Amino acid sequence: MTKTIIKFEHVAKKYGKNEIISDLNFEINQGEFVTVLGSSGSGKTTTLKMINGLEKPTKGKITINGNDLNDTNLVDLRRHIGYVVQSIGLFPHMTIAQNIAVTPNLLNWDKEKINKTVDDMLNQVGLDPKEYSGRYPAQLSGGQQQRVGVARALSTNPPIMLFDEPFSALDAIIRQDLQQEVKELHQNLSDKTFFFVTHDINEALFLGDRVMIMNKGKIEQFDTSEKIVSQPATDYVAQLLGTVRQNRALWEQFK
Ligand SMILES: Nc1ncnc2c1ncn2[C@@H]1O[C@H](COP(=O)(O)OP(=O)(O)OP(=O)(O)O)[C@@H](O)[C@H]1O
Repeated sequence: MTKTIIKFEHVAKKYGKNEIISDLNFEINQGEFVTVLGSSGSGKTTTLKMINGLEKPTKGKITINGNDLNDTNLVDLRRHIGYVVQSIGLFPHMTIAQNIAVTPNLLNWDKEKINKTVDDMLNQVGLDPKEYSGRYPAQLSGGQQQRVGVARALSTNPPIMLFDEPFSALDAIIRQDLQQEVKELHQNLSDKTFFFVTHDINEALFLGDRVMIMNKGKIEQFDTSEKIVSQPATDYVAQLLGTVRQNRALWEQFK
């Protein structure tokens, strides 16, 4: 049976007098991989931050796992929502193991459980614990640091994972590897809900069970990649898809 895990009802958000989002409505099911695509400034990050309470809506209701965010302790909430950002945010003076153990330590887990979790999480993201646990972030490549960021976000086994353009600073090949791995990770953790913001249309279409396309604070279309490509709902979506076709035409010229 499908269960709604994230629900936005008539959500509005203003920064000062500037209304970024006027009436946002959507539902996400437990276990879905949702990607969010849209132009710069369309409100993707703001939407993501309203899920973990880093931003508060000006109006409307957000329900996470059946709980109204207004009645939820935000510190508790964030412990149940993993968060991976582009800038990674690893603590430079802590080892990789210590970085992954930050939240488990805050939760006073015993040492043995923490050590096992660190090893498990590193294995999950394809880094050998023997080799990487004792290193510092500066001793890792950008792609490896981003894997550690994912491992850290997974450490408390949160039901929801938020990703805010996690791979956009990485080169194309590493990025493709990580896309594949994150897709497999989601498949292996089948009950976890992923909400993944990206600028990259190919990334969005490849990863998402459903893709949310935003423009100027509104959802233009929220559907499977197949439906979006075959039946773009608005001119904006058609225009976005047009950019991919243009790229394809460019490639053809060089053949
Ligand atoms: N803390 C803030 N204070 C004031 N305005 C903000 C704040 N955060 C975001 N904004 C504005 O809100 C709008 C939406 O920003 P948001 O970061 O949600 O968009 P986005 O779709 O994620 O953009 P990008 O793809 O460029 O990251 C932008 O016009 C931005 O300037």
